[in-house]
Amino acid sequence: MAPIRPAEEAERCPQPSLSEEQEASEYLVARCKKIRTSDYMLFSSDALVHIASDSKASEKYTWLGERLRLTFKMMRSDSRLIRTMCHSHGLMQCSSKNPQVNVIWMGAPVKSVKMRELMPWQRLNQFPRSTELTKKDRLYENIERSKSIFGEAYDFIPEFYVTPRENQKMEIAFDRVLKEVTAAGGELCFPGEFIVKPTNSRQGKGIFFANSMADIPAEGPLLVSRYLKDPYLVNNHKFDLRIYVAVTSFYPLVAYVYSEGLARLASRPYDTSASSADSNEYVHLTNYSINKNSTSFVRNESMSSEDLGHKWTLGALLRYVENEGKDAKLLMLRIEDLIVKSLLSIQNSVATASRTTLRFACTNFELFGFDVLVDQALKPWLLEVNLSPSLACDAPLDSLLKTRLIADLLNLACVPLLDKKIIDSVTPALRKSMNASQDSETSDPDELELDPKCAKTLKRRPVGLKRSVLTKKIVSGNTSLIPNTEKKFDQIVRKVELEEGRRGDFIRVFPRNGTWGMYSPVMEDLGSDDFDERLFAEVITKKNMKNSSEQIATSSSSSSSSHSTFSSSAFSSMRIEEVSDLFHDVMMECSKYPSLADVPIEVREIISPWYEEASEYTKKITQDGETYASKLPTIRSTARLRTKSCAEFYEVRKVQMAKKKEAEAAAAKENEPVVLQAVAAKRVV
Ligand SMILES: Nc1ncnc2c1ncn2[C@@H]1O[C@H](COP(=O)(O)OP(=O)(O)OP(=O)(O)O)[C@@H](O)[C@H]1O
Repeated sequence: MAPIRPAEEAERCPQPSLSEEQEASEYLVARCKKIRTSDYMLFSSDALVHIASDSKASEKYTWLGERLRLTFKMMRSDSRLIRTMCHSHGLMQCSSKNPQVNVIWMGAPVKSVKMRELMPWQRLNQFPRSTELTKKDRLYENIERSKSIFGEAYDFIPEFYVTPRENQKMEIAFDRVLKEVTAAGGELCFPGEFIVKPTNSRQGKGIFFANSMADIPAEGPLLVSRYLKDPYLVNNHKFDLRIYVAVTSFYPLVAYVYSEGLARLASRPYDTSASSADSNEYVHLTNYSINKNSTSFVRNESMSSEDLGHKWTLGALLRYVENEGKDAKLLMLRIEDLIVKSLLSIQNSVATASRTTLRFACTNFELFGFDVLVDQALKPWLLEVNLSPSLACDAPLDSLLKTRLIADLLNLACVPLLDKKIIDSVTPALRKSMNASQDSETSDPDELELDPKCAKTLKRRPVGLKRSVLTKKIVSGNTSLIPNTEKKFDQIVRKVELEEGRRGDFIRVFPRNGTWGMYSPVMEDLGSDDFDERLFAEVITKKNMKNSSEQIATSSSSSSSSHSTFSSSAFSSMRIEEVSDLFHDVMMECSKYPSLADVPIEVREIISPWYEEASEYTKKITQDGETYASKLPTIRSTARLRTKSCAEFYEVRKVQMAKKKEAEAAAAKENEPVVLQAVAAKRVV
């Protein structure tokens, strides 16, 4: 069944009439009834259409958040999109110090002590230790580690070294490359055989090229990686892909890829022979933040053309690839594969940290921005993974895509609908329980009980949310407040099932039909819990069994078999481990298997449903005849709900920002324009 988009869900309720008050109140009653059947907030990009005008229409999105007094806070982030989305759904922004908040949006790594304080109804956009993925050197080292354990299945990052600790190895690599190139009668690549990046920089800052140790400065750490000099070109321009990935659980792993993404093109044609040094950055780096400064950069101001200028949609790029006679959907399966493997490479670290850090299941979710470079054989290479990828809406297509992305992401996060009164009354008891369980590590957390006073308060049910999961649990009395590992697992299973109807344009890539068989041989053993295997059994196998028994019941003549099992005749002569080996070979060897037709039948049978689903990536993101808002709305002041302390903070901040801008403008006048230099001139920025 196709997932219900929140907008559709909202549309099922009667529309409020602007003229007749009675009709409006009937609408609210109907909406109220509808919402009570759900325990979680529904976010919709449509809400943003109405928030700018003082119209009644926006009430249908804001009234519930306002009535329950839901709140959000933003820390080390000032994303206008997140603020607009939350305000459009009636959430009030509170100060960064407020602990009683529903949604926390962090733009930088969160300390584990903060995560320990998370309450079951709170949602935080980060997992502990996910920086293992988002710090460049850690990402590369983690994948390299998996490669050393599981072999070529993890061959999707360029050869790399981290300075200064791998200087010796790097010197040998420089010599080796020089010998290889001269033996082949060629010349070292322009602008360099290696690309060098500070491990914690962003937006292309500090990048330069190197051909020998003499080009590497002593200070570090720097990530020196092999420059992929044969990129797939679009109209003779290099590009990279920004793929959005949501993770709602690391152990068991539950990962989604957004079907809409971006392709960022270099603003000058690709050329490795020689070129004027001052254009290098616009030829070899595809960062939007760099190329937007190029005189050749063309901004896409149109909503109807997805392939105009130097920032395209992912779908437009894939359609271009298809028009060139290549298998774009197989490319996307390979990208999904490298995403799953990157997440698996840090699963152990995150799971270990989560065990001691996260008291409740389902409180965390995370959005990653995967940057992928595609080479001429159509092999995707992972360049880096971004923590809190840019949500700036600089172009009409940007704002359309990112607004939907954030609405769908927050729906996956499942923000509980819980009145502030309930939260306020439960919190002290829950905190007491959490502290108690922390003090006595050996005691069984299941023994902890809620203060009877609290249960009594809850029984009054201030807004009648009697189906709220949390309320139900606490009111029922003798239940645990801090779930043990098994209970957490059950909650995750239920949430994954719930996510299926709330995923919008996200495609679940793990777990899905066939993933356990294909990936378990390249996954680390995380202990006797076997959560990944058990989740697969709960969410995939059981569903398949149900579907096949329904199929048998409805059509006795049906002979089709499930893709998740290996009962097909094609597998009769092959063991599952052999099919898995073949699968990873197919994922890595792009020249050997350029299209689905070249993929051996054993693997094809498994990936065919994934391949069909990959059609979602190639679709246009707008529909002909429909109109869309081309930029983020300015929220009307009455809807910009902020707590007093938060409003004061913003006043101070406004003054600080104005001062900072003035200082920057003065500094910019003094500085020379910065350009990327080739190897000879070395440093950038
Ligand atoms: N190994 C490589 N081979 C070829 N090109 C590369 C390689 N590594 C990086 N690039 C190019 O350099 C650009 C910047 O690299 P990268 O994304 O790793 O840096 P960044 O500064 O972290 O960028 P951002 O955070 O804005 O995504 C890439 O978009 C890509 O075009």
